[in-house]
Amino acid sequence: MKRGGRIDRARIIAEAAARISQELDAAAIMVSGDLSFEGIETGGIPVYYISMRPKSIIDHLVATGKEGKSPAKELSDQLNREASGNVDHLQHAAAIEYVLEGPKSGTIVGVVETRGSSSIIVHSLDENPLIKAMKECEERVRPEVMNAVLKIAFDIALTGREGKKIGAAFIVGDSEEVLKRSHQIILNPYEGHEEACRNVLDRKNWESIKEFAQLDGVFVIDETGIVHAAGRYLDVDGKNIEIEKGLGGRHVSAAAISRDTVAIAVTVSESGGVLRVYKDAKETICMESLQPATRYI
Ligand SMILES: Nc1ncnc2c1ncn2[C@@H]1O[C@H](COP(=O)(O)OP(=O)(O)OP(=O)(O)O)[C@@H](O)[C@H]1O
Repeated sequence: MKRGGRIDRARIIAEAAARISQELDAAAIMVSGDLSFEGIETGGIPVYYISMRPKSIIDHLVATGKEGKSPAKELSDQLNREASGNVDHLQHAAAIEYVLEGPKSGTIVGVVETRGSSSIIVHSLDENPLIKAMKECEERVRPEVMNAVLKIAFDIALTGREGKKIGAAFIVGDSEEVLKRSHQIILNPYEGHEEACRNVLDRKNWESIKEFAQLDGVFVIDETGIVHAAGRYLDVDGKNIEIEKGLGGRHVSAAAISRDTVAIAVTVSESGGVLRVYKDAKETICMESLQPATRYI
């Protein structure tokens, strides 16, 4: 197709993505970058605009390779890095939408635009490693509880509190054992309150949870979603815990309590707003806080 003598590349890409998604009966099209679907028939398949790929990853891609590499090898390495970065970005965005009422299963057709290139990616949500890890947590904690805690954690990671970044940790499930292995560092703000005011499944309680997230210590939540405590210090042995370098007491203790009990630990780091999930002492999820998608159709 030509427009003003120039091939309208963006439209060709969008039409191709729409065609592929219809032929595969995709659950959604997810677009990262500036690509319009106006006037393009998708057969009722929704189009989500996801956040752009973080610039740091793109910059990393264009870094030149080691000296002595042949130009062909250098180009193929760069393309591989770019492709895996795009897939990673789509997987992240799709997992966030999975938590936030987006498509739960099936195929996603992703279009990721970076500087000079456009990629169409066909992604299966059932094979998404982040979603798989979330489902594994749901074997121990009720799915709706896991979902509510992740939503609250994403919100804290993304917006902080009163413009200030904050960190937090939620220890979910096996609460009796978690309480045995911890103590209050401040008065427990949930002590003596009715269960209705302590349930994470009720959105009305989310504001106070986010408020208490500013306090030192962790939240202890049972598998049905009742918050038993906030401001709790975990008395755990952080030795032999292998977690990412640079992380401190919050993450070490979260990983350790997930080793000593069958609880799931969800953390938000104060420094980078990164959400992590620990299960059986291992980090099973690590996600940058991306802006939620906006749905176009
Ligand atoms: N054992 C623990 N139990 C509960 N909370 C803890 C524990 N250790 C540290 N914290 C909490 O974590 C906060 C941050 O500690 P630290 O900076 O060492 O952790 P971090 O893992 O680097 O977290 P962040 O990336 O959010 O800074 C402390 O102020 C404290 O509230």
